[in-house]
Amino acid sequence: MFDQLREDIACIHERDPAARSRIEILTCYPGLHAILVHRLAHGLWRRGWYWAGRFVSHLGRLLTGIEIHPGARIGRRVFIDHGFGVVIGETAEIGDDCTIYQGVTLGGTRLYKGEKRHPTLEEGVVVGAGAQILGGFTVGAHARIGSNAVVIKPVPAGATAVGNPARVILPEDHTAPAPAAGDAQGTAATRDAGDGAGARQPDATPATAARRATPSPCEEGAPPSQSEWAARPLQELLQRGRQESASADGTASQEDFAPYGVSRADDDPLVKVLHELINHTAQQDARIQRLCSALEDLGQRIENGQHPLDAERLNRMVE
Ligand SMILES: CC(=O)SCCNC(=O)CCNC(=O)[C@H](O)C(C)(C)COP(=O)(O)OP(=O)(O)OC[C@H]1O[C@@H](n2cnc3c(N)ncnc32)[C@H](O)[C@@H]1OP(=O)(O)O
Ligand SMILES: N[C@@H](CO)C(=O)O
Repeated sequence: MFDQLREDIACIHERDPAARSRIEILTCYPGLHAILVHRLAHGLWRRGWYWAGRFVSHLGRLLTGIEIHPGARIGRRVFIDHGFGVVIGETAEIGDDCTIYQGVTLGGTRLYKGEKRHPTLEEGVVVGAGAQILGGFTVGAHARIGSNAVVIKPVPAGATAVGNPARVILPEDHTAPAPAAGDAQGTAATRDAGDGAGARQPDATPATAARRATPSPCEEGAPPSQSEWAARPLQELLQRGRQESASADGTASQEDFAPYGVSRADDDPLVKVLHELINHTAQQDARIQRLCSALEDLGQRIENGQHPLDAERLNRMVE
């Protein structure tokens, strides 16, 4: 228990430039107090003492202004900075080494009992002040959620999500295999504060969330790969989102209750049409480029002053 407290204090020291001493952290950090109270509340909850768990959690909220449902699963070295107004729902899971600022909600958009309604954060996720992450999907390891973002779809590992509704900015090496959603949930689930299994290596470095440099479609070898390059990441993202929605639902045929006007059942048809048009146009671009190259090989000179379509940028804009 004391080892865990020591690492809680050490991680705050590491991540908060404003922290000056251990005693200050121990006595003046509501985020630390909230985590300690949650461990007690969650222990009671897991033993089936639901009212007692709920009551302890309620006292924690009075003390800290941070509301964590006793059923939520929180990993090790999770730092809630400032914390006032943070709300963490019953089925939320937070992996090791996550950082959460004030005013964050890990919430739901549906009211079905017994299903996973709240998000899973994989390890090392940073959630900016005021961000709302709503739904039973996964935010991949080391993703960063901008302050005041409203996130309603899965975020891939290492990506940054900003805005309302949040747009996803993919990391540079977005082809690296991201942890599967199922793994993520399973892993986070075993990372209870109580057992601490699956702890991240202390020296693991967070993935950089540098944006993908947009390769020019005029680069060598671009024509055959351009449309794939433009379409694949997005399709994977959409596909993953749909799969997660379906598995989180378990009741795909049930009509979604959408208190915020947000349905997870499917993507906006207009957005789908726009993606198809953009990807189709990118494919046409690539074919025309190949035709031009073939004609040039035959000795025809083709004037081409037109910039090729930047499909990835357009696809991101409509998301
Ligand atoms: C008292 C206290 O200090 S409490 C602490 C409060 N601090 C926080 O909550 C920090 C939260 N961090 C953020 O919001 C950061 O801006 C991050 C994590 C999103 C930055 O992530 P990065 O990957 O470095 O993104 P970067 O700064 O390069 O910006 C990427 C794009 O997102 C935009 N952006 C960044 N933050 C936000 C935001 N919060 N909302 C909307 N757009 C944003 C940028 O303008 C940029 O847009 P562009 O691509 O159109 O130019
Ligand atoms: N505690 C962090 C954010 O407010 C800092 O001082 O920078």
